[in-house]
Amino acid sequence: MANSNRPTTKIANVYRGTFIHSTQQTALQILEDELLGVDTDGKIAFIERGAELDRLSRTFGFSPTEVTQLAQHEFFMPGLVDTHIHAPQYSYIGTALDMPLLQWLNTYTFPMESHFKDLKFAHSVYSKVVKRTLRNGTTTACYFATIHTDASLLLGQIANDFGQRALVGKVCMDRNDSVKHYKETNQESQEETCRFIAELLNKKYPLVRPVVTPRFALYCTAALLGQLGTIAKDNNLHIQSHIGETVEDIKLVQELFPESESYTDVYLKHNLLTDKTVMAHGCYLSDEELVLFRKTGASLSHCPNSNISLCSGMLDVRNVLKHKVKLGLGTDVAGGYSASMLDAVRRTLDTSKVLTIQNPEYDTLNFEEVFRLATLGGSQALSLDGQTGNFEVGKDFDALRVNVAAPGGPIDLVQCKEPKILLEKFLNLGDDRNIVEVFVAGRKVVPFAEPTTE
Ligand SMILES: Nc1nc2[nH]cnc2c(=O)[nH]1
Ligand SMILES: [Zn+2]
Repeated sequence: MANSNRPTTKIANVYRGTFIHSTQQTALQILEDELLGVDTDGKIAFIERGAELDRLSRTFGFSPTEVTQLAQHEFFMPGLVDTHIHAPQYSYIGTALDMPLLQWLNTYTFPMESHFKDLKFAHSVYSKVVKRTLRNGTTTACYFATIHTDASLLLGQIANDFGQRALVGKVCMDRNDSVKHYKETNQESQEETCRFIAELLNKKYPLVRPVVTPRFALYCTAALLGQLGTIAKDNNLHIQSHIGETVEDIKLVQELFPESESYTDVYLKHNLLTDKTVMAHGCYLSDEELVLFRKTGASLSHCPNSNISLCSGMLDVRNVLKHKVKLGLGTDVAGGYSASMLDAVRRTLDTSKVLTIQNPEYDTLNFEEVFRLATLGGSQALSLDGQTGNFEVGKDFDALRVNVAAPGGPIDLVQCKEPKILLEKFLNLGDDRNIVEVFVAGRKVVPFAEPTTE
């Protein structure tokens, strides 16, 4: 795909070594002794065999001495895509996992989220979550914020400042009577959503976009759902929400929307199911509902840690893939107790194995497939696969430089050197100590550039 006569392409960096990524055709493509060039716009200019160094250096006008060579136990992989994370809930991550969803929301989540009216508090928590996720290799995050517009704008600013690619949603909910100080009227929700979108777009952050965010059907009136569908359509925006997470919320949604045939039908009727929609969970979707997802191009975010931690359910990923529904992985902090997408990979494999224990005929997911879900799959689920997700010429260079044998790290290598084994070990055993550098759109964002006060 590289155009070798591209005189205007200026190369900023060239890397040589092992590159591991997924494509539409193959879950795992391993390229050894490969050369990847990043242009001054942060895009991948070429990815070719190492033996082509001389020709590439002449064509693209760089010196072979400027090439960065990876070490023996290092490889590049695409950045991880977290398709569903609640930034404010980072404040109580790792705690409060002792009750089912609706009780959990009322007891812990809403009282905590109500504090994000305080911008100082919001700044402190949002800086921490952006830094923590970046350090753990999340180059793209799809965030829920809270109902507070200014704090949600602040989250966008912080993601931009640290260089994370982000979709940011001001949460909308006009049907929540459980918490005194954490609700909005229909008019507020609509007006503040419009203000949030206008102000965020006005900032012209290159990697941060607003996402229309009805919390879920249970906490929104039909009027608000319809209005948000219109706002998303008029502005061609992403949409995110929750669907079919627990048996209990499905039952209540059925009671609230008796004219709808299913939970999916509620969103469909309000123009909230588009090819830029990502819905979290979907543990209990019927095959008919999956067909609606497929037809509209809407996607699912699989959040296995949360599904287990809140005893919500288990998504049959194989069935979702069989229906050709776009699928990514999410941490769903703080229903999920880890902000790391490596944990989402492991919990996805665990859940698939539990389904296999229940039914030995089950077609268990393998680590290669889950690697694809965490990278390319996530970018497809967020309709960002034109920009990110794998190492294709023309896409942004969103990448992790992984050193499986990082000194002081969690992995002891005994004898294996094969890249596929190195990847498997990293996915199962690795952590941020193995992620030595993180790049988003060609910019090195980890280690952090500026000293911070956090
Ligand atoms: N897991 C989870 N499910 C939800 N459904 C509505 N809000 C939430 C939330 O914050 N977390
Ligand atoms: Zn969620």
